[in-house]
Amino acid sequence: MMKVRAFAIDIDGTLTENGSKVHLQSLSMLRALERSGYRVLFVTGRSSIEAYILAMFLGTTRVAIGENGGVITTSPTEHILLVDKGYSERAYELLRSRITDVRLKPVFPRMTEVVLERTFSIDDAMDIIRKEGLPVVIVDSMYAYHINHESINKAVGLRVALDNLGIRLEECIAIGDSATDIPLFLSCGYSIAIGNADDEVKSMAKVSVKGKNGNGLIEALQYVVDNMVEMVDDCNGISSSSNNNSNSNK
Ligand SMILES: O=C(O)COP(=O)(O)O
Ligand SMILES: [Mg+2]
Repeated sequence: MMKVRAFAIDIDGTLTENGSKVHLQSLSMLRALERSGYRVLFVTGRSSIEAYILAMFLGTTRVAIGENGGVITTSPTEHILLVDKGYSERAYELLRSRITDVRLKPVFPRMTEVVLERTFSIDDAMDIIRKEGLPVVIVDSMYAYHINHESINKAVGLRVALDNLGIRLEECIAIGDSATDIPLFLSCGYSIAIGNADDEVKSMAKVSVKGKNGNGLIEALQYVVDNMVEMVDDCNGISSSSNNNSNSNK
């Protein structure tokens, strides 16, 4: 029986209007979930320190997964780095020498990845990287391009974070808006795509909601509250009708 014990929440495009202000009403719902005994963890392409500070001020679980899963921060001085940054830096130097307008995005410092502006074709860049045999991928969060080691994604980082809490991925609900959240959708017990996600991202989640950004997060959390029993059955392959305006994708 799936027991919901944790929520993995994306930040940009889910909790924010992509790169700016957070949606206050959804913050209070997340705080209420944490107070009800659920673990609320932020899983983001931003630095793990930004996610940690958000959790600290919000009062949610102070285990923050940043850099698309490359770093897990558990205190101001404790950071678990899952990979070395070297390959991403080599890939950045290679791309800069081969493609015009490859630019660093001015973001908080990164320990395992390189973050770029969305100013070139990822396909062209990946052709160059593959020919060079570098073990990295370029992923698009709709907010920035990330050069991550190929072994890294948000689910890899979340698994390490949840292990520390004695929680399994199957006991976690993922909510997100972009391609970088797809590994979470495929690994967690349940998954909800926000309305501003593209169709491919929505198709990889169990359900998608109509609301966009913070309003979509509210709708997703309300869906969970309204359908927890059905969700649990659904996760165990028991068919169930869902009584809401979300679109079931599975
Ligand atoms: O930093 C980014 O690229 C966006 O981060 P997100 O994973 O929270 O949407
Ligand atoms: Mg996002």
